[in-house]
Amino acid sequence: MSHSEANRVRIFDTTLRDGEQSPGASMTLEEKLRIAEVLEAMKVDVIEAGFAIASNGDFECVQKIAEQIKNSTVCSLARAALGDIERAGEAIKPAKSGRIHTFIATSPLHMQVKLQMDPEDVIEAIHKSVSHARKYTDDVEWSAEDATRSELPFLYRAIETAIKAGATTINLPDTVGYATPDEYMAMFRSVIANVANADKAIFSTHCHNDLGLAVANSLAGVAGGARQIECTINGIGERAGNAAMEEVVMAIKTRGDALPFHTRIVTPEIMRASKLVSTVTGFAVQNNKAIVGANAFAHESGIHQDGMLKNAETYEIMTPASIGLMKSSLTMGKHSGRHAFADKLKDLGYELGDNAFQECFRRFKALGDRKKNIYDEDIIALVDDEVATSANRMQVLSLNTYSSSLGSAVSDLTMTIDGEKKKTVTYGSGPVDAAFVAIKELIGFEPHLQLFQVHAVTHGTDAQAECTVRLEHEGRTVNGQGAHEDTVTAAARAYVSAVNKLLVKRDKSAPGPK
Ligand SMILES: CC(=O)SCCNC(=O)CCNC(=O)[C@H](O)C(C)(C)COP(=O)(O)OP(=O)(O)OC[C@H]1O[C@@H](n2cnc3c(N)ncnc32)[C@H](O)[C@@H]1OP(=O)(O)O
Ligand SMILES: CC(C)C(=O)C(=O)O
Ligand SMILES: [Mg+2]
Repeated sequence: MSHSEANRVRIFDTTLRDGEQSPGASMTLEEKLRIAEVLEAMKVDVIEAGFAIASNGDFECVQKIAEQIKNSTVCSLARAALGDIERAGEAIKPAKSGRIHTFIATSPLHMQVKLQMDPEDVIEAIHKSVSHARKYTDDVEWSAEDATRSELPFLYRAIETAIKAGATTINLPDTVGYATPDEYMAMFRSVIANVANADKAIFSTHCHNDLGLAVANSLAGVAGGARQIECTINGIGERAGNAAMEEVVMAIKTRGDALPFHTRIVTPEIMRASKLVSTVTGFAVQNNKAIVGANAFAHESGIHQDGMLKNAETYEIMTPASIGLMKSSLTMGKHSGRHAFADKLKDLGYELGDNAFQECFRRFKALGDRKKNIYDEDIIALVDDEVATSANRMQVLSLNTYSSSLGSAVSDLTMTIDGEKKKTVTYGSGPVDAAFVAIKELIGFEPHLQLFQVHAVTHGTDAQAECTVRLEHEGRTVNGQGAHEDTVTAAARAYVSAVNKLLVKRDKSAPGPK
């Protein structure tokens, strides 16, 4: 990657202008200021703070941001209308470095139908608007709205007019997200080759995502000679949005071999900016969104998790730290394998023998088949339950219960008692009662139930249940715990766990075979 000035790509962030044009994304002055501060900390080259003529509120936002931001250029949008330009000029006045961004459409459709202007009148409007903007600042950007559906010879004339009138940045937007990367690259190449004094301006991309090509097109535009990318945090913007800043910046940073360019963006600020914009706008970032989505650095498959544990480069092309994330996550689920499960147990502080590990892994997989999200709490409950019961004389092997709101419940229980399998079918007033009746029948004595408690290990209806049972027998009181995704099985396991403790207590007070 070459770090020459010629290969530097300026990042023009329009989250506060085009981003705010997303239906429902309106932001208050305070919110815009907070975002502008993060953009400045990221070293964004230009912050488009709003469209000053749009409203008094927009004017005030541009003005306040212009007052407060010192290390990025602050810009306001303006139509090719003198009133718009005056308002923009006034709003950016306090800025250490201020830009006016004026635009007019150049495609036949927009000129005829929307502007209802002859092409010659559009050329005159370009001249007037850019010249007028230069009275307020030397930094004037001119955009050919709908450039990608414009006729090239007319586009050349329009750009030449803008440069002659003093525009220092020429933006060629793909306003409706219509271009393909090859076409967009070719447009920049043709323009730069055919426009007089093209070297006097920086060319800029501005891509919309109607066909999901905004980032690819922006990068193609740079390959075609553009050296400014207009983009937004999280890709928010009109309709399907704009090119996502985090994606273009990380593509350039990560693929310097294929894209020999650089930006000055402080990429570890990306996550903070993404979260702030999402919070302020109320637009959730989709889980699989590149760079900033919740799953962008998360791995659930056993084969990937194994690779990650051996060397993160097997499945990650950039480090989480490079975008401001603490670390990648290995999400535990039904696709996880033994390597990741062992690593998770180590993280949680468990050291299991081989048999216990294999049994816990079997139960973990079974849980994964039934439960969408497996949290650390699920694994802790499962392993604690396994560790607590594996050495016990009595264990629940299987339990089926049938209950109805109309009558009693039936329990079909199989247990091992001192290595011997025993089975019974019993009735009770409800499924838990039926299970407890069955246990008492198989163990051959009747402890007194003092307490029965259930709580969910995590949230959701598929959460594991964790049960506590307190039993009293012959003056001895014990608590037993059990966890399972089936609440009645968790209750039975808790009951049997308490029974085992009673047996241990009885053995201790009266040693000898029982
Ligand atoms: C591709 C883009 O993102 S462009 C930016 C889009 N953003 C916005 O529009 C958000 C802010 N906009 C607004 O607040 C309002 O639209 C305003 C204040 C700019 C204008 O409001 P109004 O005067 O009520 O006009 P309205 O929005 O209904 O229509 C737009 C007018 O601007 C004209 N116009 C559109 N683009 C331009 C341009 N670049 N230069 C000059 N005139 C233009 C239209 O032809 C139309 O003119 P008409 O009234 O003579 O028919
Ligand atoms: C105002 C211009 C730059 C724009 O947002 C577009 O064409 O999409
Ligand atoms: Mg736009």
